[in-house]
Amino acid sequence: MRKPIIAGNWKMNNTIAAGTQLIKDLAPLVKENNKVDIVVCPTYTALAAVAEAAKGTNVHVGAQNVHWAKNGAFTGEISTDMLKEIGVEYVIIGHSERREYFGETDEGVNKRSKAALAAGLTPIICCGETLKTREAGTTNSFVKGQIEAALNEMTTNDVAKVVIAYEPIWAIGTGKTATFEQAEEVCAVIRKTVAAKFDQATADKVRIQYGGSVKPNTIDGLMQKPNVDGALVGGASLKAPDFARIVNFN
Ligand SMILES: O=C[C@H](O)COP(=O)(O)O
Repeated sequence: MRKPIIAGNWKMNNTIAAGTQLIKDLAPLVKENNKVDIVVCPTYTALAAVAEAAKGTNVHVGAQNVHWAKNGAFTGEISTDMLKEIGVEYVIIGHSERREYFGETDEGVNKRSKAALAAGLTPIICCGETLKTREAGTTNSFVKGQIEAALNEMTTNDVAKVVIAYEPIWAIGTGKTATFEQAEEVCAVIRKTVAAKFDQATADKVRIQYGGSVKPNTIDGLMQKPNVDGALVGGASLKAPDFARIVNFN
C-alpha cells in the first residue's frame, strides 16, 4: 500500500515572513491527517525558517532543486549537505520550469536525483510533455524516455524511494487540468516504465504524483485513480485553506 504524498511547490513565492505564517496557518488544518505525507517546498532563502516553523508538526520540508556535487566552485548552487543541515527531507528535481528556463537536462536530473538519494533526501522527479508533444500523440513515449533517463543507473533500492511527479506542461498554472483519465494513463505508463527497467515490485513502491492546476475541487477525483499517489501543487499551495483541503482529500 503506497502512502499518498502531497507536496506544495511554492516556486518563487513567499518571503520568510509569509512562508512561516503559511505554516502557522496550515499546520492546525492538517494536524489530524496521518494518512498523507505532507510537504512544502519554499525558496532557498525561506527554507531554514520554514523548516524551523514546521518542527513538531506533520508538515515536512523540501527544496526546489539541489546540485549533484558535494561542494565546490558552482556559483549559485546548493548541495545536499546544506539542505540536510537545516532539516530538509525532500527535493524537487527537473521541474519543467528548470528545464525550460534554466537549461536543465535529463542527464542533470539523473545526477541530481542520485546525489539526493545518496544523501538520504527523497527526490521528487518531475516529468511531463508540452502541448505540442500531446497534440502529436507522442506523450507516452516522451515521458517514458524522461523516466528512463532520470532513473538511469539507480539501484532498485533507491528507485523504490523515489517520488515521480507527472506534470503536463500545458496544465501548469493554466487552470487547465488534465482529465483524471489523462493523468491516470500517463501515471500508469510511468509505473510500467519503472517495472520494465527494474521490476514490478519496485514499480509498485514508487509514488507517482500528478501536478498541473490541482485545486480543492479536482483532488478527490484524481486520488481515486489507482496509479495516482498524490499531487504536486503550485498555485493552490500558497493558500493554507486550499492546500489543507487538497491534503485532506476525500
Ligand atoms: O510544481 C507544481 C506545478 O508546476 C503545478 O503548478 P500549478 O498547480 O500552479 O499549476
